[in-house]
Amino acid sequence: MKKLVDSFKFAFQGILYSFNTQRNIRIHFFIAIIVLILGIYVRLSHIEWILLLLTISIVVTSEMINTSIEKTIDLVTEEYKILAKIGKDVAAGAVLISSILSVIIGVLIFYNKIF
Ligand SMILES: Nc1ncnc2c1ncn2[C@@H]1O[C@H](COP(=O)(O)OP(=O)(O)OP(=O)(O)O)[C@@H](O)[C@H]1O
Repeated sequence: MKKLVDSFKFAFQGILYSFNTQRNIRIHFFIAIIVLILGIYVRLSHIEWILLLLTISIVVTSEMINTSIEKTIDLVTEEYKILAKIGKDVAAGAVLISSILSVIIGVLIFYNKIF
């Protein structure tokens, strides 16, 4: 039981660290809250809520994995290494793809509700 509580505690420490140190994650959380409030306001359907929550979780998760990869690479080397660059750039690319697609999904969900 203590092991389970500890693993939750460490996971929350990871969430707090990401939130406190990564500006992009704070921006994503802020946008997610706005979108969730808007979702209540326009009365999204069951399936629209599922898609919206999935989209938010993919964006936040990709940001946090990106942070984790950046920190791990910084731990391994502080020198300029092409593999370090590839590792960080690919992780950043994943964040960019999920962010762009989340905007498209947001527009698809909300456009008809608002206009
Ligand atoms: N050790 C390294 N070797 C080669 N290129 C690196 C290295 N560290 C960083 N880079 C390059 O610099 C870019 C920015 O890296 P950095 O670690 O500053 O992350 P960041 O995108 O600024 O994120 P954050 O501001 O959240 O730390 C990387 O995407 C990569 O192209």
